[in-house]
Amino acid sequence: MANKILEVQGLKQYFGTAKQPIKAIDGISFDVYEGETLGLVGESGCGKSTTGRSIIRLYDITEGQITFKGKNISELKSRKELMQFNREMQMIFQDPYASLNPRMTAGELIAEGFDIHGLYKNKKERQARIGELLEAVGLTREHANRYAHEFSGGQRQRIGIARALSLDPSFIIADEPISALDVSIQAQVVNLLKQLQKERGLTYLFIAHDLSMVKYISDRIAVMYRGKILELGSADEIYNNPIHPYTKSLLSAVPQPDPAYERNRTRIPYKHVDHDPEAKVIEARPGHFVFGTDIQVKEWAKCK
Ligand SMILES: Nc1ncnc2c1ncn2[C@@H]1O[C@H](COP(=O)(O)OP(=O)(O)OP(=O)(O)O)[C@@H](O)[C@H]1O
Repeated sequence: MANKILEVQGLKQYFGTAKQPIKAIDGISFDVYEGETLGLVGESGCGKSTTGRSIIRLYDITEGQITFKGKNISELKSRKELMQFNREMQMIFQDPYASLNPRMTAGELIAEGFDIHGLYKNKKERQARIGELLEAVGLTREHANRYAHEFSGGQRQRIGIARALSLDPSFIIADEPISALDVSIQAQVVNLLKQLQKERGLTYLFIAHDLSMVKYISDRIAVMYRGKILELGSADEIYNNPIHPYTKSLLSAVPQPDPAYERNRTRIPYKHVDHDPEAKVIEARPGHFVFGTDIQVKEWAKCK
């Protein structure tokens, strides 16, 4: 098995006040291995984005430990360490309309990161790097001088990806990178991400609100609900042998190309129940973890 590149242990992220905390993340633990894609799935408000943002240090975490390449990220303090971390870990955002300044050209947007880091002081080298990145994401060198508002949603997301790649990171957090795009474009962007991963040995944390597209990109999937991870396993296990009722409910919402299956598909509603105080993370099958009590997990595993 590959090395762990990221370890999240007992992460809590609370907002609000001490009296009325909003428990956006309420004690989650998971690892991400070098070169894999971990899908993080759950409905709106479950804490997915906050997880990504805490990992990339947009927030000081409330509790727990996040270790990236062997270093506790909360302990990175010096400018040099923070700059190095920033080079290694990048983010792709959901809305390519909101996240790119429409008054900047594609070239300026892509170069922003490496300009801050003072790379490519030579103008020719800088231009060459911009061109290389545009081509890497399926655009052309000629696109460098066009403004962000002149691009379609799919093309803008490609610029967002080129920006994320500009400092040669090893880890990318993709926060619902396809949710704002037309369905016809979504697969193209997923395929591009897969291809870039292969070429560059990237590791992804891929955040999504449903299980339909994550299947095509994730090696493993973590299912999140109300600030907790309820199930985590290989994509195959999650799709074919889901255990937690919430995962089963999410899966029942995924449309399938098979018309016979579709005719009979019924949405399984998830009825919220407070977690049993005895609930813990249980390895129900090798590498397949479920949050529940021993009795619950046994019961859930029995019913398909
Ligand atoms: N900066 C903040 N201040 C206060 N509350 C916040 C903040 N960020 C997130 N929250 C709250 O934390 C919870 C989790 O939010 P988060 O954005 O992580 O969920 P999400 O699963 O990514 O949802 P979405 O798919 O809608 O982005 C929500 O209740 C949200 O309102």
